[in-house]
Amino acid sequence: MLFVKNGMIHDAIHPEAFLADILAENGKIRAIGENLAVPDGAEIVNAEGLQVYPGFVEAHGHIGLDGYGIGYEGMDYNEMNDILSPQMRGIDGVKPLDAAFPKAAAAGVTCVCVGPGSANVLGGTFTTIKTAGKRVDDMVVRDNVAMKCAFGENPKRVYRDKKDSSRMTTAALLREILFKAREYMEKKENAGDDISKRPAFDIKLEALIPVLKKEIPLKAHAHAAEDLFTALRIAREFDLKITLEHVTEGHLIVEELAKENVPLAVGPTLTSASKYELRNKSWTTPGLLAAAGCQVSIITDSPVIPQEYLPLCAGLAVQAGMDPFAALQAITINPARHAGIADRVGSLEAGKDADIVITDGCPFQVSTTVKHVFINGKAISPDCSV
Ligand SMILES: O=C1C[C@@H](C(=O)O)NC(=O)N1
Repeated sequence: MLFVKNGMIHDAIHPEAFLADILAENGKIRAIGENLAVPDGAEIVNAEGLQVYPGFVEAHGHIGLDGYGIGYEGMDYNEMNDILSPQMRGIDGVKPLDAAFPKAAAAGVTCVCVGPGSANVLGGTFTTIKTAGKRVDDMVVRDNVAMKCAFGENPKRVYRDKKDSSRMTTAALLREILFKAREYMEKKENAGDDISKRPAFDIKLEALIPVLKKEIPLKAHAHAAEDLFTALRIAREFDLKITLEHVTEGHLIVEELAKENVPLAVGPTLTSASKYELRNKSWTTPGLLAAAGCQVSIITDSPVIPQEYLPLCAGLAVQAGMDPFAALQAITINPARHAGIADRVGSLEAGKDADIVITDGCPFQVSTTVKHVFINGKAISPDCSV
């Protein structure tokens, strides 16, 4: 049992912080309130004068699929030979012992949604994992939470001499496989128990059934305004759920995105504009979209920005005008909602996982020190060498 005593609670649900205790048992938050009774044998953490947050959550990254300080041998986030690879699963690329995980956890980033990169038009599924553990299966919060697809420069660049030399091609390839998957799904359903009528098993089309059934969203990589609109157009054509990832030109099309009511993961902004589609990168983007009523998450796209700088990115968005509470939500409850795991993480509420970060100040400021991090109620040492 864990008892966090008398901390200033920022639960990511209520804009105002409040003084309270937190009781956690078996990895879950049991109660949050004033003057809770301390159960016998509980590990007591005195949080007086300290700030208490839910563990920070990344909505979109590749930590663990890209080996820290390794080159090709550690690169496991992009299949580069097959532009339509929906059958890939991010979980199979994760290296839990990678050195990036303890750094992330020590900084308070306790849960990440990770998966394939953007080389392919369809890249495979994302998984959600905690940032501590030895075996990925034990770190999973929920697997196969979204299907990665990519628009814009990346697939066009990677496959330029092979399969994809224009934005039209990207869209056409995606439409073609979605049509095939829909036909495959309908045939399979119509066949019922009659095996002779079932279509021959196709692992790619099979992987797209949860997308067509709206069980998981298309996780659509798009930076430029026109690519964001193409993603939305195709999602509408096939009646799919969609989340928009990167949204670099979001501040140029705020009113349009606000009408769409789709989750937005904005970033990585703490990098230079290394390619044409990033030229309008701005720290104002998350704040403007949040102020217009969009559900905004801020992302590092780790390792593009090291995972531990997620709170710093929120701070830079605040410096550019984002409301501080919206920025806190953008690295806690909103990414949890974005990834479909808000029943488990993203806020301090009874019944949720005991992922708790205790600091001596606002986590957006570089002078702030993370004092304690708990994942599933277990202490993570703030020492990166663990
Ligand atoms: O800003 C970004 C996003 C990402 C991409 O390629 O889209 N990769 C990068 O290196 N920088």
